[in-house]
Amino acid sequence: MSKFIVRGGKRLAGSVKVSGAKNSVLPIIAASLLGEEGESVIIDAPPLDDVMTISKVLESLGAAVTYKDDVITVNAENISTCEAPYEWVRKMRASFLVMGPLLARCGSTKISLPGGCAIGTRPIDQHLKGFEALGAEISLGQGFIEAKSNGRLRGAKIYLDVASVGATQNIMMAATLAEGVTTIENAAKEPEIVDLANYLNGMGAVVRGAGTGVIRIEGVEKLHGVKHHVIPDRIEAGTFMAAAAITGGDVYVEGAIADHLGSLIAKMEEMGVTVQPDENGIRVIADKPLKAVDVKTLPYPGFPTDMQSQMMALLLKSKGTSVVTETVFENRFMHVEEFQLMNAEIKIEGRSSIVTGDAKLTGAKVCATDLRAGAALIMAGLVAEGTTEVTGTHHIDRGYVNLAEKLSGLGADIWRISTEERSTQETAKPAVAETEDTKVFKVQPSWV
Ligand SMILES: CC(=O)N[C@H]1[C@@H](OP(=O)(O)OP(=O)(O)OC[C@H]2O[C@@H](n3ccc(=O)[nH]c3=O)[C@H](O)[C@@H]2O)O[C@H](CO)[C@@H](O)[C@@H]1O
Ligand SMILES: C=C(OP(=O)(O)O)C(=O)O
Repeated sequence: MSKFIVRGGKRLAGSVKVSGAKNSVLPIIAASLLGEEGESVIIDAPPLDDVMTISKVLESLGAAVTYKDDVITVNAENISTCEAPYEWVRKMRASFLVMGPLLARCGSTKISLPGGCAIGTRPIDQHLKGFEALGAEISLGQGFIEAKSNGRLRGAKIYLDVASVGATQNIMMAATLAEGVTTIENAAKEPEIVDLANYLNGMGAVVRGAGTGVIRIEGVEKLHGVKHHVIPDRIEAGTFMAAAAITGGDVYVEGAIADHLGSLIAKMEEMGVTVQPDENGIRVIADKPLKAVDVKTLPYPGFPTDMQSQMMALLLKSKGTSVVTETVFENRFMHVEEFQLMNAEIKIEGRSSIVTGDAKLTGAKVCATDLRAGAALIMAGLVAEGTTEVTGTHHIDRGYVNLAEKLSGLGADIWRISTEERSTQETAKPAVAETEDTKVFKVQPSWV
């Protein structure tokens, strides 16, 4: 058990570097299973717990995976089984992304159901509908899904009822080895879809139209390993941009790609923040009082649901009342209760939250209910009076590399402690005296 301790009141300034995108690297590692020849080298792979989990899934299937200095190598020439074990799949929803590659490569696969999570039920009907259209027979039972195809998958036209990121990726991967052409209509358009398509094309696939609503995949006989650079994490970048703004700071977010952050930049500018993108990153200057704005989450290029809680933190410190509407997930307001513990005034009305600005936030003991909620609570802690303690750090470790270190590099008063471990590896200078039962916790995940 560990927690972040944040003491409010410090203005963020300086430069911070964004890591590789979690939501790109996970499908890319899964797609490596399609490589029947050679090794894939995946550069800028962030050392996150989720990356470890998907790597373990691949290892359990017989692939050889190594990780060193943000580079992952995967050799999937010899897969020993096409059944993904429960113990790793249950840990993370994105593990389900191995289903498409395994079905394409082996002709059959069995994988445990990924289940729902704190932010919503997260069904997989669109993934399964796509596999069925490609000729697979699907059966469900005892917490497992089996998919079998009679010979090679066959290209098909698939219309997605929702522009699901995961379903688009899973179907795209399965279709790379299918016979004939597959088109995915109402496909998701996220930058991570484009990154996956680029990776697949590097492996020898023929994927066109990624980033638009219609993706066309021409099936090929075989794929091979390739070297690939993962795109920078737009949500991590957005989190630092919002953190800079909430503290009235001046921060350069190195590696942030403005094209991937259009909706956030537009909203921050509407709030009165100066956002200056250049070819290497984005500078954020917040030297005026923030104005309230309304925000509605939507599939890309709309405002990302993965930035909703961080945006809510920012709106708490703006002048006026804002309405935040969540349309992507049905239960992604769990952080509201935690903000309320910090003296925030927020009312939930259906899928919207009414946020009263100019909040006099006070430090409290709060819990990260999901990954982004954790980041948002830390942001609130940066401007709260007194000390905030954020537990539920395992959620934050899924998606942020060295968050406390990066924020303290910008001047934040934040550190991490463990009440159980006795690690002495310091990552941030403790701003309070260590006691017998609080020791500075190592930030690097244990598997690196
Ligand atoms: C690892 C990864 O990349 N995770 C991201 C991915 O998750 P993920 O790929 O799981 O999200 P989806 O785009 O699939 O989900 C969007 C919506 O579609 C619904 N849905 C999805 C699939 C399906 O078969 N049926 C269905 O109804 C979901 O319940 C949700 O309401 O996109 C989300 C939406 O941008 C982000 O919040 C996650 O960070
Ligand atoms: C919801 C998220 O991720 P996942 O889909 O992996 O749960 C996220 O990154 O905010």
